[in-house]
Amino acid sequence: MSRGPGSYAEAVAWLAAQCRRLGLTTKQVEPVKGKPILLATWAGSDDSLPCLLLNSHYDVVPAMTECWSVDPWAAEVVDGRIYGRGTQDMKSVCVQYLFAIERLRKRGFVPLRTIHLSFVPDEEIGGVEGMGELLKTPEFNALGEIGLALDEGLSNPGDAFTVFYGERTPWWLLVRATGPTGHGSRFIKNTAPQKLLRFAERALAFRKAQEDSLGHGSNGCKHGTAKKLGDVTTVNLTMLRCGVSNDNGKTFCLNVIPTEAEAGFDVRITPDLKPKDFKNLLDQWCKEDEGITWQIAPWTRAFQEHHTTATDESNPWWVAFRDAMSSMSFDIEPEVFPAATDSRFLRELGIPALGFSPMRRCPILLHEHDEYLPVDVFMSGIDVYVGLIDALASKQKLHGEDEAGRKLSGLLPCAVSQIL
Ligand code: MET
Ligand SMILES: [Zn+2]
Ligand SMILES: [Zn+2]
Repeated sequence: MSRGPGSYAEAVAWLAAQCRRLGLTTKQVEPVKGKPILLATWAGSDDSLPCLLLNSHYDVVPAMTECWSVDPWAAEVVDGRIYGRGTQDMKSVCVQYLFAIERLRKRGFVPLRTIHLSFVPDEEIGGVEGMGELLKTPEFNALGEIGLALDEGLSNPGDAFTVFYGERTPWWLLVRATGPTGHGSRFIKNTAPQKLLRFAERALAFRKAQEDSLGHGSNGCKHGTAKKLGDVTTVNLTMLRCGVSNDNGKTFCLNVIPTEAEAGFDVRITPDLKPKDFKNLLDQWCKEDEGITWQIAPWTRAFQEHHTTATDESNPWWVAFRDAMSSMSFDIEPEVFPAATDSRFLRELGIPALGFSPMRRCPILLHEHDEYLPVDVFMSGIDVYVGLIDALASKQKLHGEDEAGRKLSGLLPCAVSQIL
């Protein structure tokens, strides 16, 4: 069984206590009632320089307890692995930031640049009332100019670390068809379910073509030649609803043609495809029949542009990150995040953001049953953050940052790749 909506206040209270124990100043903001956000700050010695933001989301997806071999909520260690919902996504990162800061403080490290931490809710349900709202608050503004934000990434099963500089933009769609009713024994033409299935066939043919291009060479690919999941667009049929019920969905009048049919799709648009072009495709698929329309699911927000963080010499923060990792002898593989993270809200504001969770030599298990993180991966991740935070927070004024620590992002590091 899944758990309920969870305990926002308890999670934030626990995190706030940990931050205060480390000597960080904390502030809670609640732009949406009942959905608190925790901000914690370690002031740098030069407050004129843009700061570092370490973001993590404190919510998790549900767990189907009956499908797990351990209690998903107990953080049990079995055979050197920490099992639990969120161990990879991204409770590990929440606490690794804190352990890394604790070590740096014990060591007497004083950051040159201010380090802020943000712990946000609701990432898993779209982030609109979490990071989306945080960015509109005066408290976020008061954090000052942000030079670089770090947010979640994915494990790399190999020896390198994956770093995400952009992501596919998620569109959650509802498609609705209407048509005539009639007796289920006849050949009624253009029924709502038929139209919906025709739409679904067109969408799934597009999906097949995208899937077939996976692993093949691509000129559009920013890094390497083989297309990865982040370089193609996925369309998945995730909801189907129609039928004339006798009793609120328990049984159906299977001899009556329903006049309405609805489908839901999870779409992830690669930065190689303009959202505008995908929108045109949807319009075209709808035009092939009468009485079929699509809309963005009203409880979600569909970004109309892709924003990516530059991964070349034009972005001194990229260079700083890359060099910090290389000085620790780590290889990094830049990629497009195949799903979505809160980074998209930050990049939209022009803030350079890198998706990075220090996990490697470990399968990608986010949202899966028996999600786990090996203890040694977790522990070495703290070392990685110690090195990274030390390097990034010690960066002297970078190319493009003027005396007043003015916005660097206007110069280049965040590129708008698609405009509707
Ligand atoms: C579309 S909101 C993002 C929720 C989740 N991180 C996902 O990618 O599915
Ligand atoms: Zn996540
Ligand atoms: Zn997730």
